[in-house]
Amino acid sequence: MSTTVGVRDLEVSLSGTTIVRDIDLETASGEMVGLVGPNGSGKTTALRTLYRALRPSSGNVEVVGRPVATYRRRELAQRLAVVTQESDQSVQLPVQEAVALGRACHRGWLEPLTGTDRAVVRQALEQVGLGAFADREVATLSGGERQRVAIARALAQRPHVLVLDEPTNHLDLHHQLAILELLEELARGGMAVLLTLHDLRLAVEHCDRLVVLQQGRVAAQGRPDRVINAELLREVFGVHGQLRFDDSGRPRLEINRSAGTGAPTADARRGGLHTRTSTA
Ligand SMILES: Nc1ncnc2c1ncn2[C@@H]1O[C@H](COP(=O)(O)OP(=O)(O)OP(=O)(O)O)[C@@H](O)[C@H]1O
Repeated sequence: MSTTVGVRDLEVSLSGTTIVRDIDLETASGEMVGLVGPNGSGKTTALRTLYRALRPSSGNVEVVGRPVATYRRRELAQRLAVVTQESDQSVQLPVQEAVALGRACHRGWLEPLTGTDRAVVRQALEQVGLGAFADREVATLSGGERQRVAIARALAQRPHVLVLDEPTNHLDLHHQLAILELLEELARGGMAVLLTLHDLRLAVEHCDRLVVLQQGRVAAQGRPDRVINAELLREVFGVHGQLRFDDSGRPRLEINRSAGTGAPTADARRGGLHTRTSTA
């Protein structure tokens, strides 16, 4: 596995406030890494530096071996594809043309689509279960269907790294699982997948590694079974719960109840939870 995203000592300040600091994280080809944490912990802010939607105040962000700032836009799009919560929400195009926009980084200016481009688009549509929607206008689709169009467009870029901000938002249970299973399959195929997820249960069950953010810092990172425990659930997420394992050995998160109105303890708010890292 080779490192495809490397973030070191990342700090981002917005409107004079430091939002994230001391963030170190890596994603290698062939793994799916989940960025998790309570509301406002800085997940989206950290993620946005990877695709240059935000400029770090300090620190380094590398994508496929080069500082992200040194890429031309098109070069970066050949390596890293992004699905944000705003992607493709109201495009006035048929689905297949919207997905074909993902091929732009592989073609010359105004060059027509090649047979390969069309095959890649068809495959991306099939992968997200939208094969039958190719001719529908994106604007006529449901929120969940549009989300899948955005993912298909990112897949059409054939990137090394796929970055997704809350890809399961708007999706029903079936499609949440279908998308996460697809992302796992893409990771098994060699892609690096880095995503934010609110649903810690899904993150635990589907990600190879988790990076847990708390108050803009990394509280813990490593394999879900090494990182998630009763103390972290209580102090970072404000809930009582524990990790169990099913018959196949897959981790399952059991949440019993909220840890009270104060949620994270005063200690945790002051950054009292020590950074724990597991690379196993
Ligand atoms: N432009 C800005 N100026 C000041 N503060 C900001 C700005 N943008 C975001 N923030 C703050 O930064 C913090 C982190 O926001 P961010 O969206 O990164 O968190 P998140 O972990 O993705 O949250 P959520 O789970 O709610 O989506 C929040 O407290 C937010 O209010």
